[in-house]
Amino acid sequence: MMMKMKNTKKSFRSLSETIHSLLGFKNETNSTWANTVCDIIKSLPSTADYENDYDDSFHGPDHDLDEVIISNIHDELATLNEEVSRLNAQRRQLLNEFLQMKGNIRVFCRIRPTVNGEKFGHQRPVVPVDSNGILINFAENKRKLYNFDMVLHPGSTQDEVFSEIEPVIKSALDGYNVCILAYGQTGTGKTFTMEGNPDCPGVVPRTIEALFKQAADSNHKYLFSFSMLEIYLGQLKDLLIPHARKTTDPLPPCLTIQTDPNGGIVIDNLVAIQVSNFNHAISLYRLGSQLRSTASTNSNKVSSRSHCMIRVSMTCSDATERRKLTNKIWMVDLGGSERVLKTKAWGRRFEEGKAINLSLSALGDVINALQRKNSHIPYRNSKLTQVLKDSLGEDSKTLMLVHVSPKEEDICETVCSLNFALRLRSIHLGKTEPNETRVMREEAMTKLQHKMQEIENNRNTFIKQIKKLTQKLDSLTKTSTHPNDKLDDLPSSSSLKAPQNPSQITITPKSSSKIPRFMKPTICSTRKSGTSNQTPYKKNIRPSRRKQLPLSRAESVNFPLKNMTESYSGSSISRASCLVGFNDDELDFSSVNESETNHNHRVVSNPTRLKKSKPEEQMKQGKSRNVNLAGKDSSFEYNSTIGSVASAKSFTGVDDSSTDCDVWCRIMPCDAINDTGYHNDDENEIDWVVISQGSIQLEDDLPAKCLSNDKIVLEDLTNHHSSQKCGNEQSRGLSDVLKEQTLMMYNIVLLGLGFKSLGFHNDFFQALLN
Ligand SMILES: Nc1ncnc2c1ncn2[C@@H]1O[C@H](COP(=O)(O)OP(=O)(O)OP(=O)(O)O)[C@@H](O)[C@H]1O
Repeated sequence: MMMKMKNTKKSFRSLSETIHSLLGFKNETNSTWANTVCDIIKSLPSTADYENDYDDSFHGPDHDLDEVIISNIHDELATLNEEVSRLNAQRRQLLNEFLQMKGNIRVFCRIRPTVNGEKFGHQRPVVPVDSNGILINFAENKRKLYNFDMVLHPGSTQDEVFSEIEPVIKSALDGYNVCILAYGQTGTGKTFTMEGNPDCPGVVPRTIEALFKQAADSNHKYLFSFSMLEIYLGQLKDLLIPHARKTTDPLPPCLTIQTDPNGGIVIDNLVAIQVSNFNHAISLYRLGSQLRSTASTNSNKVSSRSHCMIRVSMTCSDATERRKLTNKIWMVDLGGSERVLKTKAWGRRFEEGKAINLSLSALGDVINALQRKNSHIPYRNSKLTQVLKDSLGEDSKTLMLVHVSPKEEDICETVCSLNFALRLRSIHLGKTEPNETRVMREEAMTKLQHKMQEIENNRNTFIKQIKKLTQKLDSLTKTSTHPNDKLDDLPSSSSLKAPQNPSQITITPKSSSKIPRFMKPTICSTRKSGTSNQTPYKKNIRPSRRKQLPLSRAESVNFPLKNMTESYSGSSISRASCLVGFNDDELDFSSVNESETNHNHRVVSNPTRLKKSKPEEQMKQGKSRNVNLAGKDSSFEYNSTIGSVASAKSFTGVDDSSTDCDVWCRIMPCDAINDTGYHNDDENEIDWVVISQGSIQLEDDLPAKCLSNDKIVLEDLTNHHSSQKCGNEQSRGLSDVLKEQTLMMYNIVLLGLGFKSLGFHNDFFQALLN
C-alpha cells in the first residue's frame, strides 16, 4: 500500500513532463490547457517534501511521535533556560540595588550574653534599644546611642545572625568578592559567631552550606576551592598544612601576597583544595581549626591568638553576567583586641596581643581612608589589609560583626569597638542619615525584597520544570541533557572529574607498565622526545591488614620543584599553580584559574578526615594513607589521604638548586603508622611511592628514589617487582642501573657497527670523541 502511494506520487510528479504528449488527445487538450496544468503541478510541494512525508509515515507513528516530543522538549527547555537566565539577571540587579541601599559595607553588633554566672556590674551598661540601636550607659547620666545595620541582642540565635548574612552569599555567587569579619574585644564571642558549636553552628559552616545549596539550585555549575590561613605575629600561616614541630622538620613554604594584573590579590603557596560538597569543605575547616594558634588568657580560656581567615573561591564560566569569572568569600575571625595592661599578658601572649592590635589598627586606618575616599589607602601597613585589599571597599561586599561584652568592667573596650565599627559604617552612609531618608530607604528596600521573592519563586518553578523535562528527555533519549551537563566542557571541571570507583585513584602512567622497567624511556629521553604526556588509568588500592591508626591528621609532603613552565598536562602538578581535587574517593589534579598564575610554586595537600574510621574502611574508600619521606640529611613523616602531594622549596635536607637531590620516599597504609605517627620499618607490606626525575610512581612493595622534581606524575607499577620487599631496595636499584648501563652499551656498540658499515672509519670516531 505504501509502495503504491509512493508510485502514485511519483507518476503524479512526472505528469508535468509528459503532459504535452497528451496534446490533441481530446479537443480541449490544447497548449493553453497543458501550460495551465504544468503551472498547477509546479506550484505543488516539492518531491523531497513528499518523500520526507512518506519516509516519516513509513517509520511508523510511534517513532514519529517520539521525535516530535523530543524536539518539543528541546524547544521548551531552551525557552525555560532563557527565562531562568533572564530572571537571574533581574534578581542579580535587584539584589545589587538592595545591597547598595543597605550599604556595600554593613555593620552588625552582637552583644554577648553573660556566661558562667557573670554579673553585669552596677547597672546594665550595654542595652539594645531596637533592631538598630544600642545604648551605652557610661555613668548615671552619661549615655550614648550607637546605630548599626542590625543589633543582635544577647538572646539572639545563630539562625538570626545568619539570616542577615544570607543576601551577601547570593552576591558571592553573583561574582562579587565578599568579606565577613568578626571583630571585637577578646572573649566577646567572635569564634562562637563564626564557628559556633555542633548544636549551634556558626557563620562559617552555614555560609559554606548555603553556597553549595544555592549553587546547586542555580542553573550554573560552580567550582569551589577551600583555603584556610592565619596571621600570627604578623606572618601568614597555611592552616591546611602542618606546622613544623621540631627544628629538623621542614618549614612549610612561605606564603607571599601578590597582586595580579587585574588588581586581584593572590597568595602564593596557599593550599587551595577543590571541594565538591559541604562535607568536604567542613572537614577541611575542622582540620584547619585544629592548627589555629590559641592559648588560655585572663580574658578567655581558649583565646584565638591570631586572625583566622577562611577563603572559599568560586569559578563559574558559563554565567557571563557574573561580576568576575573567579571570586571569593573571606570569613575572618579576627584576633581579639585587648588592652595588654588589663589582660596582664606577658612574654609570648604580650607579643601576640601587640601584633593583633597593630593589624586591627591598620584595618581601622584602611577603613578611614576608604571612608574619606583618600587617593592613598594604606593597605600595605599590615598583612591583614594586604590580604583583604580586593575584598574591602567599593566593588565588594563587606560585613562586619562587631562583638561587645555585656559587662561594665569592659565598657572602655566596648566603646572602642563600637567607635571602630561606626567608622566602617559611615563609609557608605555618611555620618548622619536623616530619619525620613532612612524610612524611605527602608520602604524601598522592602519593595525590592518583595520583588526579589517573586522572581525567586518564578525562577524556582522554572527550574523544577527544567528538571522534570530533562528527566523526561533522559528517559526518551537515554542520555542526560541537563543544562548543567554542558558545563562539563569547562576545562577545569573536566579535569577535576571524579573516578567512578571509590577504591580507585586516578593516576597517570609514565609509560606502559607491560615493558620491563629498564627498557622504559629515561627521563631525559622522555623530555627530549616530548612524550611525557600520559594517559590516565586506575589502580586498585589494596585493603590494609594492619592495626588501625588512632587518629588521622593532616600533613603534607614537600617536594622541591625546579623552575618549569606553567603548562599543565594530565595529572602532573605544575610548580606554577595547581589545585587538588579532594573527594571522598579520589585524587585528581587540575590547573587553577588564571588569577592564580605566575606563582613560583604551589603547595598541594590532602588532609585526612578527622573522624576515626576503620583502616579497612579507609582503604576501601581510598581515603587515607601515610607517607614517610626520608631526605638525604633528615626525614619527616607524612600522614594523609591517598595521593597527598605538596611542593615546597623548603624540603628538608634537599638542595633545591640541585637537579639530583637524593630522596627516598614511600607510601604505606595508614595503619602501619604507630601511635606516634612514625613508620615501622619492619612491616613487610609497604606501598611505595617512587619519585624520580619529575615523576612519582605509586606501587605496591616497591622501593623508591626521588631524583628531581620539576613535574610530579603518579604512576602505577603494580605489575612490576610486586614481590620485592623493602629490605632489598639498594640491591634492586643497583640491578636496575646495571641493566640500563648494559642496554646503553649494547646500543652504543650497535650504533658504532652501523656507522662502520656506512664507511666511517677510525678517524671519524676519533674526531667525534675530540
Ligand atoms: N552568643 C553566645 N551565646 C553563648 N555563649 C557565647 C556566646 N558568645 C560567646 N559565648 C561564649 O563565650 C566564651 C568566649 O567566646 P569566644 O571564644 O567565641 O570569644 P572570642 O571573641 O573568640 O575570644 P578571643 O578573641 O579571645 O578568641 C566562649 O565560652 C563562648 O562559648
